[in-house]
Amino acid sequence: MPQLAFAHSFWESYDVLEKPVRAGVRKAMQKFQLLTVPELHMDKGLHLESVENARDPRMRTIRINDFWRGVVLAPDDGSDVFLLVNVVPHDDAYTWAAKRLYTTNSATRALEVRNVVAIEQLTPVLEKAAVTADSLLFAKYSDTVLHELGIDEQVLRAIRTIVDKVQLRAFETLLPEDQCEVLQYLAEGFSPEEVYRDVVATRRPVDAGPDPDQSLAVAIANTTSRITLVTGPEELSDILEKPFAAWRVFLHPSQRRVAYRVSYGGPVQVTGGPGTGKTVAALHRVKHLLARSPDTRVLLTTYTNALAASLRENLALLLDGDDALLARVDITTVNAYAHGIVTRLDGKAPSLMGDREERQLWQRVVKKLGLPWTEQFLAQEYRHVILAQDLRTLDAYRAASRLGRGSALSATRREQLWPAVELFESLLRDQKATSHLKICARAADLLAASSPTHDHVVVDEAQDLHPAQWRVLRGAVAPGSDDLFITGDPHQRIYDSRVSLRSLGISVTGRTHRLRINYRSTEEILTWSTDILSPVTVEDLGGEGSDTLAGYRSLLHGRQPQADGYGTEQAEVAALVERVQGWIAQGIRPSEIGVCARFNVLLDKAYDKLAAVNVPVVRVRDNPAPGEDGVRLATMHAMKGLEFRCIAVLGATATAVPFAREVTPASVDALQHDSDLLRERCLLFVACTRAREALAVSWSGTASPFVPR
Ligand SMILES: Nc1ncnc2c1ncn2[C@@H]1O[C@H](COP(=O)(O)OP(=O)(O)OP(=O)(O)O)[C@@H](O)[C@H]1O
Repeated sequence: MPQLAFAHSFWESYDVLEKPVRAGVRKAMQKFQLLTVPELHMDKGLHLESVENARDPRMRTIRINDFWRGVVLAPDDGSDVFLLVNVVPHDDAYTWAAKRLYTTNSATRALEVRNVVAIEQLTPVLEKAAVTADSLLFAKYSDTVLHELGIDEQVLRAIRTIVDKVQLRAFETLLPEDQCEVLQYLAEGFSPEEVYRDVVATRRPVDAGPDPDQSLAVAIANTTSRITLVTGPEELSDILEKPFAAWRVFLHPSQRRVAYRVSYGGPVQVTGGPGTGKTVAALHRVKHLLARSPDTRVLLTTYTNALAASLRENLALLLDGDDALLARVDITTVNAYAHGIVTRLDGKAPSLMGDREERQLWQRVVKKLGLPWTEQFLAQEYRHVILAQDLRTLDAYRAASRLGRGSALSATRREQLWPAVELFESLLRDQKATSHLKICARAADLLAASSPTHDHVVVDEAQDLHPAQWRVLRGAVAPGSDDLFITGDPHQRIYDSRVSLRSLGISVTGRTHRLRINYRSTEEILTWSTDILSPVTVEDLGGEGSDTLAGYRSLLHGRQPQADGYGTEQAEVAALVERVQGWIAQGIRPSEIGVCARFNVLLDKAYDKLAAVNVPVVRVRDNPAPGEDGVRLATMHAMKGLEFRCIAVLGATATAVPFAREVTPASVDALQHDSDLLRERCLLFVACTRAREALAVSWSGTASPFVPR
């Protein structure tokens, strides 16, 4: 019997097919498992036929129904693996298939596909233009170096003409995948040695001989990051019937390497720009940790309840709904975990004070003590110095470093300030209430005096955790191998918590990894959004230097983001309604559209206007079920961790982003001022990077200074 394999490109087309067409695909696939190779060729219904003028002689089409054709690569070397590469409307199938050529990469040994016809047509034109170019992108690399990285003759000739990264980007969809990735890394300034190590060596089979094995079956087996091989009928129906989530199967080698490393000697840190699959890596790590021993318990944390719910759903998908495995994972926010610890070990649930009440308490403190500081300054001192360093006495406060604060406080000033802290805490006690961070401090004390609750802790969205929350996580697991697996992106820090992980007993030295390929957004959305951050540097996750987005890129392409200003807010909202209707008319489901703004007031207006023209709308804060119809509306903060096919960012207006009230005046604290502005900038970055295919940013009046020109 032949075997069947599916290329990544197949899932992209299969996932958007109508149900009856999918049923047709399933029926056709079953034949591959029931019939012998000669029977397949003779089957009338399947109609396995060669493609006229195909550049790859192995190219075949099969009939799905009157309108749809499957494109298949059939072995011609005596091997028996058929590769399903695409499902395309009948008329396009032959042209699509005729232009594609599959080859084995000489370095990685994986199967790659190129648009051979387009490369042939473009190369002579580009060669003419290259003669007069001032410089060429790959001029400094010799043919030998490029060959060693797997670049073949046709690609070499083509890319010798490329002048810059923009031109390379335009070429990307035509190039064979592994070769394209090698070129992207080189274009970003990585050395050939680094590229060999990170791209080639991670894919190349350990037992690779001097020359590539030309068998299609071998190349397919070597392409685990882009091809799934199906071994039996059950597996086939399983993967065709479930909604296909590529991330469950196709991990990029850099993702697989971090998630499935057998063991780490201590805490691990995985960073990467938005959409690089950090959450995916965290979920796979949980799977790996569960598989290592039958009774390990894992704590998986994230930042919000909504994200915890989505982790739960995706982990169930990854673990095939295995309840015994799922029962060994606690998925929650750090705050909820700390609340649970305090409730259990103190014997009663703490009662929580909201942010607004907390601000009011600080106002009372300032009024009562007549101190020379604003309530904002005191609240920040309390959060960023006292709770961050867990200072419990005036002596400790006197001796503490205030590194990172923009105003000096002498010993006398600190003595003057400490009564404010004592008064604030006594007011909290009077009200029998406490704050999230105080609960965390209490939970960390309780954990230190009892024993860890879990064998492993996996932390997603780590960039916004406060030191008090890190202390809880440190206490949840005993220090040692595989204790903490931490994923986060400091470019998405929107709550201004800076930490030194090392000072909290979490040292990741020698165990840091970075993911660079964005799987969510198009390169156009990414380039535009990354420009929001180009004027600034961002402190890294562990507080030991700065982070960078170098080499961060996407393999997807699409339309340029739109950025439009309007005379009034009314006109802006009217344009939003038209845009959303336009997206829906293009076949995008309302639930695949996200609309966000800095404030709820503007979202309320958008809600009313969309509802008035019968566009279904729901608020993300109401926790709609994944399948619930309706355009999702959320504040920029609530967009963290989410993604949508289309995103409209409303109100990117100078008065809203940055929002002056949330920015400490430079006269009060210059460093805090800068860090507040950075936080507001990151907020716009987070909002824009939620978009997969389309991004529209708008404002009324003057644009936010953070919107790239
Ligand atoms: N190997 C993969 N193959 C296919 N899709 C992937 C892969 N890895 C991640 N994705 C998809 O890319 C998108 C982003 O992944 P994920 O949410 O894990 O990224 P992230 O780095 O956590 O993003 P953010 O920091 O913006 O929240 C998701 O839709 C995910 O399913």
